[in-house]
Amino acid sequence: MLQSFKHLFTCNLVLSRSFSGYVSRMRYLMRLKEDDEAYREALKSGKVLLYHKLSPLLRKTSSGVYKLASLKTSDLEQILEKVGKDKHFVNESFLLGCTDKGEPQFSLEVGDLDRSALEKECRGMFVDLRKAFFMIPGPESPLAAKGQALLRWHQTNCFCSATGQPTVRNQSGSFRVCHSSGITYYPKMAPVVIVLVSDGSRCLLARQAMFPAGMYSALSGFCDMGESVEEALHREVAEEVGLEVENLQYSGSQHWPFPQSSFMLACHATVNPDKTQVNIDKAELEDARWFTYEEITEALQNPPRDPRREPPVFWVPPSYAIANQLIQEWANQQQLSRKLHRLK
Ligand SMILES: NC(=O)c1ccc[n+]([C@@H]2O[C@H](COP(=O)([O-])OP(=O)(O)OC[C@H]3O[C@@H](n4cnc5c(N)ncnc54)[C@H](O)[C@@H]3O)[C@@H](O)[C@H]2O)c1
Ligand SMILES: [Mg+2]
Repeated sequence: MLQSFKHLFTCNLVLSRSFSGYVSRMRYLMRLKEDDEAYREALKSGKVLLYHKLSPLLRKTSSGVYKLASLKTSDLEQILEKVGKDKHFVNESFLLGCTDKGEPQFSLEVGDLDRSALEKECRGMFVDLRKAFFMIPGPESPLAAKGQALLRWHQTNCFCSATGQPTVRNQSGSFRVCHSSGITYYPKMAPVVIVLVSDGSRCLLARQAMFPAGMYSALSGFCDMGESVEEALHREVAEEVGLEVENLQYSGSQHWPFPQSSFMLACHATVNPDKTQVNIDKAELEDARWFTYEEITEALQNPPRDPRREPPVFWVPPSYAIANQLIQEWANQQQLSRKLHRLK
């Protein structure tokens, strides 16, 4: 039986060579999740992202730009030995994905090791992920987020919620099992709706007291059990600002690593321009305000470099956040309708 499965698998791999690069990469990752031997081989030739207490390791390039540091496994083994850790610790890494060239990528938490010794050996620094989003190139952000989210999920799912017994990871880290109850746990994301509400000429943004000073974002909220996206959107807007929305339009989705991995579902919506009076739920929000097109374009065109040092009066989330995408789309739509209006 095992033999025939192996045969099928080999046939699949041969077939996959004729697939597009994308399909081949996905099939390769699928295999690494399930085949421990293939995983160990891949780890030998792959690259590992390091996290110290969930902060990713960044390196400054010669051009002064910060990037995620990904270390060759062989280099990492040497570094581990230099800071007094067994090189086999690298086998604790989790599979993240692979590059366009098919190079496998992994993440490893090194929070038990000396931070400054590691930073010196790796020629980099561990940076809080929220801050790192302002420093690294946009395309690297999803990988940095996924690496942190996966590590956090494993750290917080070490025990079975039915038996209290320890759970055991599979080699790639794609799930954990409790051998006592037989329950398999897979990494989870909590669905969250996020909506940019417009009254036709202005958009509604809000801030929570915990946001950095001056930052306003689109309204958001966790979906309740049993709710559809539409129901969650209507409820969240009603709860947080006391408005009834209509014309929901899906925009996109995003994995967001905070607080414990959210799956953001982003939409646009409108309100009747005669019913725009907000009634803020002060337990949830510190403020909610209507912003004009001019205020929004100013905020989009001048994002703060380091908002924690010099917070501007009003700014919007960084380009990686899906809230920024919604705000950008709204501004583009406004610009277009203003042009059309002038042509009339
Ligand atoms: N990527 C983005 O652009 C973006 C923008 C805005 C918000 N977000 C994320 O969306 C998430 C939710 O937004 P919100 O804070 O407005 O939600 P919310 O309005 O539902 O309020 C949060 C409260 O909901 C409760 N809650 C219910 N289910 C929860 C769950 N599964 N996990 C945690 N708390 C739960 C808690 O009491 C919590 O304090 C935030 O964690 C935030 O990081 C992302
Ligand atoms: Mg909310």
